[in-house]
Amino acid sequence: MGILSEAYKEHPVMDSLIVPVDFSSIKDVPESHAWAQSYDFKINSNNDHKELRFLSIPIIDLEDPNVIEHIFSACETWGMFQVTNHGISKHLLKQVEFQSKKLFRLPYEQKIKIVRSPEEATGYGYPRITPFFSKRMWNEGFTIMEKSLVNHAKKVWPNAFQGFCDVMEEYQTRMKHLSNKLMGLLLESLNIPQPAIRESDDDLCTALHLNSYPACPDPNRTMGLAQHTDTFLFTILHQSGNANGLQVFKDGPGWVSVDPVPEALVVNVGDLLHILSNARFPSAVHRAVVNNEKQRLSFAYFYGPPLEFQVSPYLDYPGCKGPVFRSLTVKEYVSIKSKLLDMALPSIKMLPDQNLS
Ligand SMILES: O=C(O)CCC(=O)C(=O)O
Ligand SMILES: [Fe+2]
Repeated sequence: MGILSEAYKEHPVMDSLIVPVDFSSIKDVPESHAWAQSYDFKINSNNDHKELRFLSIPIIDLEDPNVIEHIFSACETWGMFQVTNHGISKHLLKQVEFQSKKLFRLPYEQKIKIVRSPEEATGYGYPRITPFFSKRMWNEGFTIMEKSLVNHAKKVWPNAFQGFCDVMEEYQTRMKHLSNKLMGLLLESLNIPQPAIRESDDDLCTALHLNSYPACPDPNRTMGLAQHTDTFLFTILHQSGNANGLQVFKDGPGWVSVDPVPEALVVNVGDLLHILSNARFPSAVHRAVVNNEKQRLSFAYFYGPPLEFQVSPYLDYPGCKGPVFRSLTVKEYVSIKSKLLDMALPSIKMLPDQNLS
């Protein structure tokens, strides 16, 4: 069985696109981080449609008797929703926040020791999508996959790595458990008989990515995380510290803010679920903007089937007009996405002229 980090080895990234600047020493936004003024930073609260001002993604109680219908409707309309009653304790969320702050607060020289190497997917650095944009993002992150955690933690805390590792391990275990449950609900909502998406929990492609968006002297000229869709089936995101930043794009209103709701986690549809649902669920286009007051942290848990799993559009539903995408393995899709980013989905479309929106 292949492991996810192997799939990224084929796409090495230049050092300069990985190693972040020392954000703690920057007083003004440098040219390298100044996005064009024409770049669209607006969200719907700025536009004329007053009725759209309070538009927000659905909040779904996982214990609601109609949870399946709610999930279907939210995924079909937004590709994104927030969940409550998800079973992840407030205490654990606080610990993840505490440990992440500890990591990003380390002196620059320490963080540089655990920088992602060009052909690796784990470690410290700029977002993985950096090579696709001419400007750098106002973001430093840390990706954890498989066994990378302990090696990295030992480099920065040789005698005190355990606390960080224990919390991140526990979080990943809980996230996997919640993801398995959500996967069942998502498949049920699409009437897909539970396919053998996994043989064991170890085969699944999962990753935990910690994002830190330092307070920025000029947030209107910088981008925290540029627009993208997530690659795998879905992502569970925790936004910490009550700082807004996440936005989702919806045809019509445009960028809609996804404000943190206490106790709720954000779930967004990724590319593989978009393919599996035969484009009935949009892969949510989202981004993160920054603010000038305080650091914002977010924790994204990506969940996907094993690398060799064949992802095929599910066609057994009323009104189906045939497959929108060709079938492919997770490994092949990860490779295409690493090369093409937002052109990855169009490149595997069966009917190039079909309008999916
Ligand atoms: O920070 C956020 O709110 C978004 C993070 C995200 O989209 C990602 O890590 O893929
Ligand atoms: Fe994302």
